[in-house]
Amino acid sequence: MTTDDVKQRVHELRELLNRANEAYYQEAQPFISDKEFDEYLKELEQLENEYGLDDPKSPTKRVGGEPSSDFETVEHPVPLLSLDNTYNEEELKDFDRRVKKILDHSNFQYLAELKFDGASIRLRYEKGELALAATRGDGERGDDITRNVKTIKDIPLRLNGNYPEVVEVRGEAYMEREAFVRMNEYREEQGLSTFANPRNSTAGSLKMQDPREVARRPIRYFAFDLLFDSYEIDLTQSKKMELLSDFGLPVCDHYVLCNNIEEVLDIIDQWRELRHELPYETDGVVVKINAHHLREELGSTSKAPRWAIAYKFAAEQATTTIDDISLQVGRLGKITPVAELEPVELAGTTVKRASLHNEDEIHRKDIRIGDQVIIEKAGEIIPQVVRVVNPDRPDRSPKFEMPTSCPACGEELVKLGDEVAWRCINHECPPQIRIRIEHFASRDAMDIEGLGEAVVDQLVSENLIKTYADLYDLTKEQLIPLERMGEKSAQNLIDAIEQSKKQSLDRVIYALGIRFVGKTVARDLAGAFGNMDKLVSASEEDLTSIDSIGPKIAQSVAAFFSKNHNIHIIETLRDHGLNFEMEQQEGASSLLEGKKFVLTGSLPTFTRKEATELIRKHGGDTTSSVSSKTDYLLAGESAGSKYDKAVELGIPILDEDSFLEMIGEA
Ligand SMILES: NC(=O)c1ccc[n+]([C@@H]2O[C@H](COP(=O)([O-])OP(=O)(O)OC[C@H]3O[C@@H](n4cnc5c(N)ncnc54)[C@H](O)[C@@H]3O)[C@@H](O)[C@H]2O)c1
Ligand SMILES: [Zn+2]
Repeated sequence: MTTDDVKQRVHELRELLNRANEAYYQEAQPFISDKEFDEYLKELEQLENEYGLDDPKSPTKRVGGEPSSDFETVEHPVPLLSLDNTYNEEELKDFDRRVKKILDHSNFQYLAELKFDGASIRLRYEKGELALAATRGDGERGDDITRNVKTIKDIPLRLNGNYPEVVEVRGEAYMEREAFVRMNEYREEQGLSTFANPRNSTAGSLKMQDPREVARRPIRYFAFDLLFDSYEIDLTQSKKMELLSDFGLPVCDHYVLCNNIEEVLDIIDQWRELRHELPYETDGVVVKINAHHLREELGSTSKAPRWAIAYKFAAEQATTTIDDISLQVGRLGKITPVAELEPVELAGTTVKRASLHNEDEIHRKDIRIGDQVIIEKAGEIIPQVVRVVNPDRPDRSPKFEMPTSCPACGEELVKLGDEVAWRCINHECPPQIRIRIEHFASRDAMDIEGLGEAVVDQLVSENLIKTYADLYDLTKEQLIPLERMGEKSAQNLIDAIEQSKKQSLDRVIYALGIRFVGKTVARDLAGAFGNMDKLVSASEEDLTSIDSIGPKIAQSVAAFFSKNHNIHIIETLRDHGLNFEMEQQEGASSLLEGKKFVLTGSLPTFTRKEATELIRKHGGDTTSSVSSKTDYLLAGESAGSKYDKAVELGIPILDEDSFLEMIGEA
C-alpha cells in the first residue's frame, strides 16, 4: 500500500465507523454486526499506529456515544470509558503479557465477571439518597436520566448500611430475554415497532421522555463498579462487589477470582455454553485486575482502561438458503412474513424458519426467495435474517412483492392507522377463527381443558363451529367422530365446556379477545363496570375515565362492541348462561354505590391498587382526574395538584383512616 492508499483507507474506515456508531448509539439500528465493527476498528487502530496517523477524534480514541439533546447534559467527574475487547485467546494472553510487563511482576489476581449486554448507567448517591443517574454518552458527558432510572425497581432510592457521603456506582441496565420477548410480542400486537434485541430495547427505553412509560419496561440493573471521593482502604474489585451488595445494590454473583490468565480462560470456556442458560444476555467475560492500586499504576487510554479487557463471544451465525417466504396470520389478523429455510443447525437447535418482521424489513435487506442468507439468533431466541450473502448474483429471483390479499381467506389486506404491518380484517378468516377459539379456551381465559390446537382445527375445518360461542352448542355425538377423540374424551370435553360457564366476568372479558385487552385490563374493566351490559354500552369517554385505561384501549373496546357480529356472539354467550355479572366478594357492600373517588399521594398502608379494589368492593368507582363529578378525594402523603383542585371545587377530602371508617373497616 502506498501512503496515499493508507490515508484513503484510514479515512474510509473512520467514516464507516463513525456512521456505525451513530446508527448503533443514536438510532439503535446497527447496520453491521458487532464482530465486523470490532474488526474494522482493529484494522484502523493498526494502520494508525503503524503509519503514525494519530487523530484525537478518531473512533479508536473516543467512546462511541454522544449525549443527546433531549435531556440535561451532565459532566462525569471520572470518565466512563469503554473496554478494549478481543474475540480470541491469543490476544487475551497478549493482554496478560502487556500488564505483567508494565507492572514488572506477575503477583496479581484477576476478577472475571460476566459482560452484560445492556446500557451503561452511572448512579450518584449523596448521603445515601439517589441523587443522579446518567448515561455514558461520550464518556465525558452523558444524559441526566434520573427520573427514568428512579422507576427501575432493582435500583434502590436509598442505600443500606454504612455508606460514605458520596457514592458513585457504575453498572449496566439490561432486560431479561423472556421479558424482552414478551414486551416485543405485545408491541407487535399493538402495531408498534419491535426492538432488535434486549440491548437496543433497554437503551431506547431509558431515553423515553415519559417516566411512566419507562416504568412499564422490564428494565433490570447490575452494579459492577464503585467509586468514592477518597479511598481509605486499598480496595479490590471483589471487595467492591461485596460493598455494592451491602449497600443494597443488585450485583451479579457470577464473578470469580482467578490467580492467572489460564484460570480466566477456563472460566471463559465454561460460559461459552453455559451463558445460553442465563435469563439475560451476556456477550462475553470482562477480565479486570483485582487490586485498585495496580489499576492506578496501569491507568487508562482516552478510550478504555489498561487494567481490563472484554473477551467477547461472537454471535452465533449460520448460512442457509431461503426456500420460500410465507405469510402467517395472527389472532387479530396481523400478517407476518416468515422465511422458510433450508434446515440448519444454530446454537444447538435446528432452524427451519426465521421471522422477517414486515414488508419494510424485507425490502430494506432486499431478501428474495432462493437467496443464500446469514441467520443469527437475536436475543438467542428468534432467528433473524442478518443479510443476503451474495446480493449481486445475476440469477436472483425478482424482488419480493407482498401479496395484497390474505393467504388464508383471500380478503384484501389493509393497514390500520400508522402501523407497518398488513392485516386481514375478515372475522371469518379461518386461521383467525382458530386462534381466537384457542385464546378463548386458554388457561387464563375460560380454561377449557382438552380444547387444544388439533381439536379446534378439526372443529373449524369440519364446519362444526364458526365462533367461540358455538362451542356451547356442541354435542358429544358431533365430537366422537373426530380424530383421536374416543367416547370418553368427547364426554370430558363437553363437561369442560359446560364447566367453563362458571368462569368469572373478568375471564369472560379477557376471553373475548379484544385487541389490547389483556388479563389486567380485563380485570379492571370487570371491576369498573361490574357487568357485561354496562361494559358493552360504555362510551370511549366512560372507558378512559378509568385510571388504567388509555385512549388506545378505550377505542379498541368501543370498536369491538360496536360491531354487530360481536354483539351477536355476546348474546349467544348470554343465552348459554355465561357469567355476565361480577361476583359479590366477601365483605362487599353497596355503601359507596355511585360514588366517584379520585386517589392522590401515597397512603400509609394501602397501595393505590388496593385502595381502588376496596372502593370497588363497596360499589364505588375511581376516576383519574378531579372534576365537579368527583364525590371524594382520597389523599395520602405528598398529594399534588389534585389536592388543590379538590379544595378549589370544595370536594370532601378523606385520609386513609376516615375512608376506612366510612366503609366500616376501621
Ligand atoms: N454493530 C455496530 O454497528 C456497532 C457500532 C458501535 C459499537 N458496536 C459494538 O459496541 C462495542 C462498543 O461499545 P461500548 O463502548 O459500549 O463497549 P462494550 O459494550 O463492548 O464494553 C464496554 C461496556 O461494557 C459494559 N459492561 C458490561 N458488563 C460489564 C462488567 N461486568 N464490567 C465492566 N463493564 C461492563 C460497560 O457498560 C461498559 O461501558 C463495539 O466493540 C461493538 O462491538 C457495534
Ligand atoms: Zn384472512
